Amino acid sequence: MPDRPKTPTLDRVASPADLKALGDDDLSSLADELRAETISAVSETGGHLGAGLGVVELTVAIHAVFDTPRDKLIWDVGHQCYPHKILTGRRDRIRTLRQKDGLSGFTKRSESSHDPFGAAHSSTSISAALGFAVARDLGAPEGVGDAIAVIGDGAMSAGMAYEAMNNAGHLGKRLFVILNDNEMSIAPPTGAMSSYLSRLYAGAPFQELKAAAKGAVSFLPPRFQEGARRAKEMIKGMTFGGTLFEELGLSYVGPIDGHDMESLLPVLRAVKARADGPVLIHVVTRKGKGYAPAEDAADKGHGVSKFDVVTGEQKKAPSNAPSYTSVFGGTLVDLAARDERIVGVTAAMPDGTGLTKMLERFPARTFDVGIAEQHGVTFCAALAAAGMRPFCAIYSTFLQRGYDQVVHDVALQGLPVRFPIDRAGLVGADGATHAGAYDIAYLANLPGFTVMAAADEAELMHMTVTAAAHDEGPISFRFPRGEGVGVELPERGEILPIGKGRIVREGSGVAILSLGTRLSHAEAACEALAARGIAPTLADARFAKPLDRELILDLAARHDALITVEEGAVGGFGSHVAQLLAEEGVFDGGLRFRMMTLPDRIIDQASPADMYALAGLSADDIERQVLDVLDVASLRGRA
Ligand SMILES: Cc1ncc(C[n+]2csc(CCOP(=O)(O)OP(=O)(O)O)c2C)c(N)n1
Ligand SMILES: CC(=O)[C@@H](O)[C@H](O)COP(=O)(O)O
Ligand SMILES: [Mg+2]
Repeated sequence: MPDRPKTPTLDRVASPADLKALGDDDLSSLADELRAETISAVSETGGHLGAGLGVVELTVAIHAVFDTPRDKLIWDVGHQCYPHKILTGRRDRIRTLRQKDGLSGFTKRSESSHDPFGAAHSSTSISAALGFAVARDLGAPEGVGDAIAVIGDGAMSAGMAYEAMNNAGHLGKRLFVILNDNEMSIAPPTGAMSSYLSRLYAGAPFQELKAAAKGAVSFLPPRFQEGARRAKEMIKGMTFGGTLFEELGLSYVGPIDGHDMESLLPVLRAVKARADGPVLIHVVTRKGKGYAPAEDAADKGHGVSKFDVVTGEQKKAPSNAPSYTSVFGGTLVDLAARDERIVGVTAAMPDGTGLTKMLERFPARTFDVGIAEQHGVTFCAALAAAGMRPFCAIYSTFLQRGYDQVVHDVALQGLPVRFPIDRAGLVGADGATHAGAYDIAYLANLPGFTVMAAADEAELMHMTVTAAAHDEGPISFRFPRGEGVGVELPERGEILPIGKGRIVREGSGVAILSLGTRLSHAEAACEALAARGIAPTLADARFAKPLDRELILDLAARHDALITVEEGAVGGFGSHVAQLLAEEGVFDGGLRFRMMTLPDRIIDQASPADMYALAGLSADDIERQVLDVLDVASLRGRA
């Protein structure tokens, strides 16, 4: 077992209540130990390191001043919550983070009463905190104390945060919003709001003057008040505009050094003692703080694999094939080099979506809009309306945030926005909140949408090229997280005929119609079945919409049984095939039909292979399904 850090103070903390007995000096020591424990744990599990390291002091200070679980502490996104988990009774399981049957990498209601509201998608914290504050004032039966949202500068770019502040400023309820400003999102943040926060940050003395001018001195701890009063004298006669937050009706306190316990503790104590409305406390931190390999990394250690604590070297499994993301990114750059109408759009995830190459090569045609999926989709819709060829690159799970825009701005207007949908299917350690489970269902029901799913990385190249050429309406293509299957890649992708699938292997008796990357698992099932003398026909549908009617009806006519397989929720591809078969009266002729989809339940984090096994979509499950539908009772037990 690797050396564990010495943590005498932390060892005395079983729950936040134990912090109340510690003096301020002990709290500083506790923060140091908590940082060491976090680094040690994440070195064994991998995960979101940098964000948690940046809020270690803040976590200690909040738990020392407030009183969870009665006070409701809501971490935006939740990727910075590992120190919070360690302090709230989960230290004994912290080395199970993000693993099967282990702790979630995000806050989760079912895990602890200290996680009053689950998260993982960003920018929900202020809305949730306001909900708790209003419930408290309405006499909520659960007994609610204060509500505290901790939101990052990256998350502060999303519309939802402003919707919440708009409402909070209007209602005037006592509420604490802690803006954790580390001048980082996953990538360096973009946008005017980020520049605005930087100006507040750069103008720290100015803020002190302004706080004085606006009478906010009372929020400052006594040792700051004197300076602020002096400042007030100095600025008599000068006019200052309020911060944006003040204009929205929140008192503004800050900026404060978020690693200085001597600043954090008195400020939090003061606001807790005196606030009678919504207060925004602007805290300045460093992502990755206190661990040089994270601080020095371009992404500040946002997401790491297991690593060596001493060297910081991450342990990455050797790769056997290029990732889907890189194949998409490379193909897009090739296309953009030949077509000036191609534009790339990402919502704060240039690396994750493969747009970094495009950003480097064609910066004028690549846009990181920040965490703003709704805006990103509508922005692309207008680009398309003006004759450009936008690729709106958003993970399956985050595109959910922009769904009304997909329907209202894209689909109803029939605009040719291209949606490369990465992280389709089950993603592993990030768990249920990040599962790309729903996109087939939520896109294939939209009139005029073309919906594709790549079976391998060569198919992904073809689909990227097909999407670029498709000006007739919106088009999407999905592909999973991680490596491709290792097929040979063509020099260039080909334009696929819209709505046409392909037969992968001819057989008889039963046909498997696969959509997406379950194809290789279906092939493995066919190999196993061959040993039993069963030879299914295997087809790759390529399109969930429009369906290849000819192919499907032909498979149905030539086989006793048809099985669809997809890495998506109930109500997706299989349902569309069922509808076609029902409409064509195929079931009347006695076709045996089965749909293999994700089950209608939440699947928690594990390795993708384990998650698919739990979902009943492994190669073994496909083999079993074939035996079952053929009613090969004697063979079924052996599958
Ligand atoms: C709606 C949504 N879009 C994108 C993401 C992916 N994401 C997770 S954390 C993050 C950056 C958040 O930056 P910030 O709030 O400043 O937190 P920091 O990591 O800097 O502490 C992004 C883009 C997400 N979780 N939710
Ligand atoms: C917290 C969050 O939403 C992201 O950091 C996400 O975990 C990234 O996922 P990938 O690692 O699949 O890009
Ligand atoms: Mg940040």
